[in-house]
Amino acid sequence: MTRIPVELAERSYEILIEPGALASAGDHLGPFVKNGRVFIVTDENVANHILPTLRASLDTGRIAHKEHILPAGESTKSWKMLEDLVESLLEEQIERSDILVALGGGVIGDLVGFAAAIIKRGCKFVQIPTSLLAQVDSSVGGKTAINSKAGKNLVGSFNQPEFVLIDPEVLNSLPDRELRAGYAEVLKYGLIDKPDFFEWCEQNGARVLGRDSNALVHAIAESVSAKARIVAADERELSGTRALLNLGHTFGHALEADTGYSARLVHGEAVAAGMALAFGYSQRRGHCPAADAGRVKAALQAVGLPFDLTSASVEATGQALVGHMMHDKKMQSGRLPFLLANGIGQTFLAPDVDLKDVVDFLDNCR
Ligand SMILES: NC(=O)c1ccc[n+]([C@@H]2O[C@H](COP(=O)([O-])OP(=O)(O)OC[C@H]3O[C@@H](n4cnc5c(N)ncnc54)[C@H](O)[C@@H]3O)[C@@H](O)[C@H]2O)c1
Ligand SMILES: O=C(O)C(=O)C[C@@H](O)[C@H](O)[C@H](O)COP(=O)(O)O
Ligand SMILES: [Zn+2]
Repeated sequence: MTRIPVELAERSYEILIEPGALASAGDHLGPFVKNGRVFIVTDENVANHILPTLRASLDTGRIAHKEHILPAGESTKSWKMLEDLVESLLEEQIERSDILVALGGGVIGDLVGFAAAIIKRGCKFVQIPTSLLAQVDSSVGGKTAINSKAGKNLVGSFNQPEFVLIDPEVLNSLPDRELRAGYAEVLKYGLIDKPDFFEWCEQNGARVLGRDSNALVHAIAESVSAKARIVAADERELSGTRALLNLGHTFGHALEADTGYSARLVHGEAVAAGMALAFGYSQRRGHCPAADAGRVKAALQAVGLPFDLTSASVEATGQALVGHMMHDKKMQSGRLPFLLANGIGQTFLAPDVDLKDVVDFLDNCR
C-alpha cells in the first residue's frame, strides 16, 4: 500500500492507495469509529457498482452502518440536497463520534465534506473517491462546497477528512468519458510545476485511459503527492500557492456556468478547455512559447478532451464568459488574478490582467 501524508498545521492525515483496498475499508475505518456508526453517502451509479463491496467489508468488521443514496450529477451540489441530507442525518440522530463516508466522485465528496463541517458544528468524515477526478484531486485538500445561483462552489468550507482511501480498481466501472475528464486534472499537475510528469503523461496517457493498473497507480500517486505538497504550503489559499491548483478553472468554471452545470460539459472537460485557454492567453501576452501552448492542446486533443471553445461546444461571447468570472472567489478589489504560464510546468498567478483584453482574446480564439 502506498501511503502519502498530507501534513497540515492543525492535523495531518494519510492518503492510502492500493488496488483492491475497498474490500478492506472496514479495517481502515474501524479505529476511527470505535463504538459509533458509519453513514455512507453515495450516488445512484456508485451504489450500483461499488457500494456492495464497502457494505460487505463493514459487515465483516461488524461496523454498524447506514446508507444515503443521492441522484448522480453536478445538480446534487445544491442547497436542496444539502438540506435534505443534513436533515435526514439529524433525524437518524447522527452523533459527533459517528463518521460520514463520502463514497463517490467529486460531487459526493464536496457535498458530504460540507455537510460534515456543519452538522453539530463538525462531524468526522472519510473520503473514498470512486472517479479518477476524485482520486487525483477532489478527495484531497479539504475544499468542500455546493453551487449557488451566482456560481460554482460559492458556498462551502475548508474541512479536511480523517483519511482518504483510494482503490484504483473501482475505476473499472467508471464510464470512459468520466475517466478522460479526471485525466484533465492529472495533466494539470504537470502543467503547474512538474514538467517531467507532463512528459510522462504525453507518453503514457493512453495507458492511463486504457486502465493499465501500473499507469493508473503512478498517475494517482504523482497527482496526490503534488496536491498534498501544495495544500501543505497554503491550506486555505491565502498566500497564492494553493491558487496554482486553480489552473484552467477561471476559464473552466465560466464554461461550466455557460453550459448550466449540465452533462454537456462536465468539470474535468471544462478544466481541460480552460487550461488550453490559459496557455493560449499566456502565449498572447508573451509569457509562454507557442510550442508549449501547442503541446498542451495536443495532449488534450490526443485523448479526446476539449482543447478550445469550439471543441467544448461553447458559443458564448467573451463578455458573457467574463461576466461569469466576476463571481470567482479569487476576485479582489474588483480585479481578477489569472493563473498563467511561462511554459509547461511554470504556472504563476498574474494579478494584473485586464478583463477587456480577456474578452478580446475569447472573442478571437475560436
Ligand atoms: N474539492 C476539490 O478540491 C475539487 C477538486 C476537483 C473537482 N471538484 C468538484 O468535483 C466535481 C466533479 O467530480 P467528478 O468528476 O468525480 O464528478 P461526479 O461526482 O459527478 O462523478 C462523475 C460520474 O461518474 C459516476 N461515477 C463515479 N464513480 C464511479 C464508478 N466507480 N463507477 C461508475 N460510475 C461512477 C458518478 O455517478 C457520476 O455520474 C465537481 O463538482 C467539481 O467542482 C472538487
Ligand atoms: O484544491 C484546490 O485548491 C483546487 O483548486 C482544485 C480544483 O481542481 C477544484 O476544482 C476546486 O474545487 C476549485 O476550487 P475553487 O476554489 O475555484 O472553487
Ligand atoms: Zn477542478
